[in-house]
Amino acid sequence: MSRRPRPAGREGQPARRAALSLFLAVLEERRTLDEAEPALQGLAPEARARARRLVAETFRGLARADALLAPHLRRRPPAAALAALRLGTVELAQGGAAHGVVNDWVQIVAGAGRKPAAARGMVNAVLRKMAAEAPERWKTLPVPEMPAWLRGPVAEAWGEAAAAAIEAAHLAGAPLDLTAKGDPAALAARLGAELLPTGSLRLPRGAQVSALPGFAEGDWWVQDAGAALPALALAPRPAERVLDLCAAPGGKTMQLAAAGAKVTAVDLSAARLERVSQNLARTGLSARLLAEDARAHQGGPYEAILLDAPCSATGTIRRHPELPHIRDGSGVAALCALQAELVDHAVQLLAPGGRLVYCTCSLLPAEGEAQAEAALARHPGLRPDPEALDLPGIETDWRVPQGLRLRPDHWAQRGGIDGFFIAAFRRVA
Ligand SMILES: C[S@@+](CC[C@H](N)C(=O)[O-])C[C@H]1O[C@@H](n2cnc3c(N)ncnc32)[C@H](O)[C@@H]1O
Repeated sequence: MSRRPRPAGREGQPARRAALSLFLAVLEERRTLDEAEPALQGLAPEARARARRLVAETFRGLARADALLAPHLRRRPPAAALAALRLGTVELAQGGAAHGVVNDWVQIVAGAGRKPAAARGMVNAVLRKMAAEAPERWKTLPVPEMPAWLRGPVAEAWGEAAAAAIEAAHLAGAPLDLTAKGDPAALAARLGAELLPTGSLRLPRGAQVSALPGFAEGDWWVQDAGAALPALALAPRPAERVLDLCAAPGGKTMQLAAAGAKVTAVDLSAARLERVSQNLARTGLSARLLAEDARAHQGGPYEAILLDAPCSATGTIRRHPELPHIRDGSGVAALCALQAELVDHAVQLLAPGGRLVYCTCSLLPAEGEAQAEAALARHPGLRPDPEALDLPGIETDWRVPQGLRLRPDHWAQRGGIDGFFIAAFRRVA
C-alpha cells in the first residue's frame, strides 16, 4: 500500500516546539541546557536530540542570527516570536529546507503569545527573507565574540590573536572524545576512532553515543581529551587510597577506579552523585560515594587527591555554547573563594609525600594559574610536582610555570580540546 506523503516539516514540528521551550527556559531562567533538558521528558528520543542540537547551534551562532535579523525588525518582537526567528534563522542558515522550516515556525508562533495573528505574519515575512539571505551570508558574518567579562581576562593573558582563535574554536564546536576502560588502541580500532596522542579516542561531532559499540557493555565513557589528563597526572596505583573531590558526574572517578585505585568520591550534590553511581554501574567499576561538602570531608590521610573544583566552566563553551548567554561573570569571585577553601582542605587531608592534582575547566587564569600560585604561597609544605605533568602526547606550549594550560584553540588541526588548567603538587611536610 502506498503511503501519502507527509506535509513538509510535520515530523520536525514536535522537535521545533520543544526547541522553543528549551531555548526560552535556558535564556530566561539562566539554566544550562543540561539543567533545562529534563523539561523535554515525554518527547521521543530522536526529537529530543534534534531539539537540543538546534538550541545549542542557535546559542553558538546567536550573534550571527541577530545580525541577520536586525535590519528586518522594526521593534523587538515578543519573546516567543523572537525565539522562533532566531531558531528558524539558524536552521535556514545551516541548510534547513525553507518551506518546512518557515511553515513550522509560523504554525508554532500562531499558537503562542498574546497577539498570535500579528506574530504569525511577522515571522512568516521575516523567515522568508532569511530563507533567501541566511544560507549565503552566514559564513561571511563575524565569528561571535566572548562576552567582555571573559574576553578581557583571556586577551590579557594570551593576547588578541589567541582570544580570536578561541572564539573560532567555540564556533567550530567539539568532536566526540571517549576514554577507554581498557586498551585504548584496541577500542579505537573497534570503533574506527582516532587514537589521540594522550590516549583518548576521537570521533566526529554528532556521533550518537548510545548507538556506538561497547556503550551498553561499559567499555568506554564520554570525556573530553583535556578532561582526561588530570587523572593521568595523579597516576593512581593499584589498591592506592585515592580521594576524588567534586566527583560528579564521575568521568575522573571512572579513570581512577579503572586504574585499580580504591576511590572515595565526594560531591555536594546527591542528585549528581546518582549519575556517578549509574556511570560506575554501566562500566562495572566501583568507588565509595559520599554526598557531602568536600570542605567537611573527614578521612585520610590520602596518598593521592584529585580536586576538580567547581568553576565557571568557560573552558567547555565548545560543548556548552549557551554559557556566554546565561552567565555574566558575577559568580566568579565566589567560585574563586570556594576553590581556595577546597584546596586548603585537600592539603589537610594529604599524607606526607602525598600527591594533589588541582584542576578547573576554566579559561580564567583566576581559577587556574592564580589559584596554583596562591596555594603554594599559603602552604609552605606544598611543592609543585612538574614531573607529574610529563604525560604522553602533551605539547610543549601547553606547559606553563604553574602547570598545564589547555585552550580550545590548541590542537586546532585535530579538532581542538576543552580549556583546562591542571596543577600537580606534592606535600613535603
Ligand atoms: C567540574 S564538576 C566535577 C566533574 C567531575 N570531576 C568529573 O570528572 O566528572 C564540579 C562538581 O563540584 C561539585 N561541588 C560544588 N561545590 C562543592 C562542594 N563544596 N563540595 C563538593 N562538591 C562540590 C558540583 O556538584 C559538581 O559536580
